[in-house]
Amino acid sequence: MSSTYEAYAEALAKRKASKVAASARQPARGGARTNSGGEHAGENENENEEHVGGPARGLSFPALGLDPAFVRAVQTAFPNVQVPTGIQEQLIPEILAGKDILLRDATGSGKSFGLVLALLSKPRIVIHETNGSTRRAITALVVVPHRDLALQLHHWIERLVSAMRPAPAAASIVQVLVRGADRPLDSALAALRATPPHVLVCTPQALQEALRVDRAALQLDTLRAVAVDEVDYLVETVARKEVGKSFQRAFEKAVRKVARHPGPTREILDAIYAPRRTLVQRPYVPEEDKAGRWDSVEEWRSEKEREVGLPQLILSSATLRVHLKDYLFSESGWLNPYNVVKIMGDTSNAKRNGWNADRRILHSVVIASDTEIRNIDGAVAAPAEKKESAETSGTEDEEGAVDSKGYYNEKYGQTASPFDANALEAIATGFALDVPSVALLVIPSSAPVQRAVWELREMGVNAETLDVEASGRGGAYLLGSGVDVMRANPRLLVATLASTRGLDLPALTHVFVLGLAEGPHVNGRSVDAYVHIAGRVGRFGRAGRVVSVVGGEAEGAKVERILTTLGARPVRFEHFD
Ligand SMILES: Nc1ncnc2c1ncn2[C@@H]1O[C@H](COP(=O)(O)OP(=O)(O)OP(=O)(O)O)[C@@H](O)[C@H]1O
Repeated sequence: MSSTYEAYAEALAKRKASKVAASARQPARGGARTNSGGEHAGENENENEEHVGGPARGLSFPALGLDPAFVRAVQTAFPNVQVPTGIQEQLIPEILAGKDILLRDATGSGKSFGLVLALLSKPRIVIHETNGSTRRAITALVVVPHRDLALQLHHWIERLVSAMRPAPAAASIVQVLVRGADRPLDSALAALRATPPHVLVCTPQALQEALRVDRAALQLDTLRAVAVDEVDYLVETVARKEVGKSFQRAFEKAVRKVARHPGPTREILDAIYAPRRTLVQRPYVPEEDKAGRWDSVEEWRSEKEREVGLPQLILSSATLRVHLKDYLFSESGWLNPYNVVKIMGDTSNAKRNGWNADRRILHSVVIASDTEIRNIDGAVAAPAEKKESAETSGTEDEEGAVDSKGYYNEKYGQTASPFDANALEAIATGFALDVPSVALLVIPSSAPVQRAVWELREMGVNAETLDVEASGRGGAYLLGSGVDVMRANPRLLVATLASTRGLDLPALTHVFVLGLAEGPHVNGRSVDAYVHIAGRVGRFGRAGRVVSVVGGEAEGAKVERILTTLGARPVRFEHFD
């Protein structure tokens, strides 16, 4: 399949190259780029476009195609959101035009928020039954890696809905499908059937289970759009390297492993886009072209694509490695090569100027040993800044905290800790001295979160497992309104990287990282992991601090290498001078 598909994409790439050459001969028209239209406009130019983001052009949301009344609701619900960000200027019109999209831009640049606004602005799907009645169907499916991110998007949309006049029933606009004891699948599916929402937000595992139990409730056949956020986490691909035989064997083994365990997201996308694979392999039949409508085989195929009418696909992340882009673009068979656009935020600039240049994030590396807790050698002084003072860290139990103390004492009290006690002490100290309201502690993927919470609480830290919904008022505290409550009693949320990707917690000021979050090797994967971890702070001009706590010089040097790759330098965490 893949070779046919590659040939298919290659033909388009050639055509695009000749168009680019032709347009290079045209006089410049100014502006960043012009849109080539999309399926609705009927003026699809059959080209694979790529555009690289620049600064925002100062357009308004209505100028991007959003309804003015909807924009008023957005601005009422989110007073900080008045004009689109640079990436939203590019993303929103392409989503509204029905394009397939491969999107990458920095963490906190507004990708997910822009996605939500555009999907809500797509026309609602209404099915006309043979008996003359009509019913609504799900318009867009948004797949995210973890439950908390699903709840965050749900919360955003509910806020928006409540600002609409008249306000529709929230369940008709958004529902979530996630796993959890408190969210039985049966009732979620019953709700979907009773009131199909405009947008369904789900995790891949929950969606896969739902498809097994009640495929009809998901209405995949009439979907208009599928979006996969954090796609590099959800779709695993293997990095290729031009090296010797031993690497080749490891590479092939890794490829076989992915083939054996493709993961739920691949399986879901394979199922939804299966008709495209059939289409790609279908030979051109000249007799079909009696009316001489098509100038080329490509135009014929492009029309067949429109006839099949698969939902547009939007794939996004702050980090998209080349091997993943290659896979998605040339091999997966999910994207429509006649109607796809790549939107790549301008990370090269950020890198050239220092990753940190336009973001107010301070990165520190702290070495915690038996004898001392200190900054890594060579850390520079932090720029002077007015700081909010940290208030005392309370220790009383709260909603969402570990309440069954006896149970955990019994469970953990008798066994050796898997954590480095010096590192936990450094984190507890840093938290007490520097955190005004909320901090996140990211521990390695294989480490037990609940145990870390218990140990920190034994040290007097107000620690809890990151769980947006349990954090207070069904998630409202962490997702927006709880700053004052949390300021009175700062909390340390503990999680692994997998459950923090994409999260936007406005009150978060600090991220502590225990060791190297993604294993002991410094490679593209660990750099990407750091980008996502650090990206939980410093969003939209807010200040933030990332403190990596390691056990020794060697590990500290690895974190420093990651920072160097990102164009950042460690600054001193002043409490450990
Ligand atoms: N146009 C805007 N103006 C002001 N703030 C915005 C705008 N768009 C989004 N935001 C805010 O920016 C924050 C980050 O947005 P979002 O989560 O969409 O970023 P992201 O690019 O998806 O990040 P990540 O890569 O970490 O998932 C949110 O708090 C959101 O409310």
